Amino acid sequence: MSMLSNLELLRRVPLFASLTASQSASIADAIIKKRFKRAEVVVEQGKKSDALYIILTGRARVTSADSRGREVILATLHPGDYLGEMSLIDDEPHSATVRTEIQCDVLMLGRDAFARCLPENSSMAYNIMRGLVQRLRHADRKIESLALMDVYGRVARALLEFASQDGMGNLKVRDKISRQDLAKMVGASREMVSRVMKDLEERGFVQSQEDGSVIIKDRLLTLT
Ligand SMILES: Nc1ncnc2c1ncn2[C@@H]1O[C@@H]2COP(=O)(O)O[C@H]2[C@H]1O
Repeated sequence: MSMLSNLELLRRVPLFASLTASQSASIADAIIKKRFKRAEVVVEQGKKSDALYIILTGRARVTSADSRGREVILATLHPGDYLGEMSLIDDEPHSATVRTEIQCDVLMLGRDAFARCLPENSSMAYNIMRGLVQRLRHADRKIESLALMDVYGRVARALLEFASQDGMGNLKVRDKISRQDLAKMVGASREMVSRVMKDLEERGFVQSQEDGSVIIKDRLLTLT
């Protein structure tokens, strides 16, 4: 990754896919590459940082906390995802904290360069709009589940969000998600989530594997 020029790196980022050669060249001059260690804060809720950050490698977590330090996990970001755009667009402090889960290589584009390339490139602006709309859809579903669902339904939805088909045709959550993280995703206590998971297991809605993955049974859908 470190051998690639800024221009080559830009070509790998979907957000910049529609830039013309001259726009790419001017942005390539403005971007800075930065490596974040594991568990480092990229942007902090309530603070300003004046840049757009694009994740090239690694994984980061978006969280929001209240004044008592209670935290909710809003999303996990992967390569190609970007962050910090909200603060650049409305000029307010960051809406959430983004912290790396593992080492991340990140591209940083400063406020001025961001402001320069947006009006010149409507498809990039459209990409950002689409990303914000998708996030609003997701947030609407989350509000709905918080208001209308019990913890069973919320845990079921969270598990389904992380699930994918394995080679055997099973729907499976491969990465081990701690009860604590699951609790922070669904807005419930760790104890409550542990109880719900145990019950779901006993009643055959899910099946934990020895490697930490969880097989999802079709009937889990009935809870969502
Ligand atoms: N619900 C969410 N899903 C994904 N990313 C988010 C979410 N909320 C905030 N972010 C990102 O986290 C960033 C925090 O700083 P900003 O508010 O500048 O921009 C925010 C977005 O890029």
